[in-house]
Amino acid sequence: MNKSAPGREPAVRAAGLTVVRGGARVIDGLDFTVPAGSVTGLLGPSGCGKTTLLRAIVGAQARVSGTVEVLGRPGGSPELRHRLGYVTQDPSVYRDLTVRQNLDYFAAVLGIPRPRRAAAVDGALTDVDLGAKADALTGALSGGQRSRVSLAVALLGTPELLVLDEPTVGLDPVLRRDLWNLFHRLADERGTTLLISSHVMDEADRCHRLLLMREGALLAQGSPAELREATGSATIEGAFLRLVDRAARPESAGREEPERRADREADAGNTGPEGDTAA
Ligand SMILES: Nc1ncnc2c1ncn2[C@@H]1O[C@H](COP(=O)(O)OP(=O)(O)OP(=O)(O)O)[C@@H](O)[C@H]1O
Repeated sequence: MNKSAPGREPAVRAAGLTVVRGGARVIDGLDFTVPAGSVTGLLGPSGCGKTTLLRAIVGAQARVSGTVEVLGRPGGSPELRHRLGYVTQDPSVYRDLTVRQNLDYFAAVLGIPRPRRAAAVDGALTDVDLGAKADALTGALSGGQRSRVSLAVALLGTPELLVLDEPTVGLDPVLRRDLWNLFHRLADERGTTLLISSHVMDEADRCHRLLLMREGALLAQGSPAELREATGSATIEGAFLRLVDRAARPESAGREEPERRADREADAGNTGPEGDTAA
């Protein structure tokens, strides 16, 4: 199990978080937490606002209102720079440097003292299983390998919170599995909190906790088991669809947490996580 022990403050706590982009509210009053030491998935279809939300959390997004607290500090505080790692969708590494040169460069930028740099670089290369490519030109790597170089850069600073924007997109199933294993090792062995976005619902069961998002709003938050149980669905995709249907029903327009509501119409006989039997 992971180290999301009771008593640790949430790694992220947001209240009324709202972002306006291009004149539209693309994130609309979100309240949520990301437990410390958890692997939390941010799931939702393309364009629902996942990247914008991650940018708001790491302090890279303009026109944010409401509150977002990250590792106990206001989001965007300069002192968070060394405590969190953010990996964008497009790999942000230099193609004309080798993998090791990239990591050496970013280790220097991060202020890792020279005597510790080589060990930090080797450690990050091992973490992402790119040791064999250390001396390859980054521009000559596949897209998935380049993404792992970006991830290695983020790991150099041993961040307490790692924010990853669709890190497994386009990867083959073996690499995807290996990366998810790495994410869990980081949570289990180092107590790192990981917030990982994906539009692939079948990655949901790899997470301790999920934030399900659609059109700038949160449909639900909870563990995969809680969300499946609360909606009487066998899969997270099924749970997502049921939550979308419920949100569209006028009687469910209140503020009640969706995962705490029994699905009274669709799921006769189902018992929810709180023991409330559906009618
Ligand atoms: N630079 C921008 N200016 C104005 N609107 C933007 C800008 N970038 C994104 N948006 C809008 O904000 C909304 C959320 O986009 P965002 O990139 O956060 O979604 P996403 O869920 O991360 O999508 P994807 O999974 O495709 O990456 C979309 O409606 C998008 O059109």
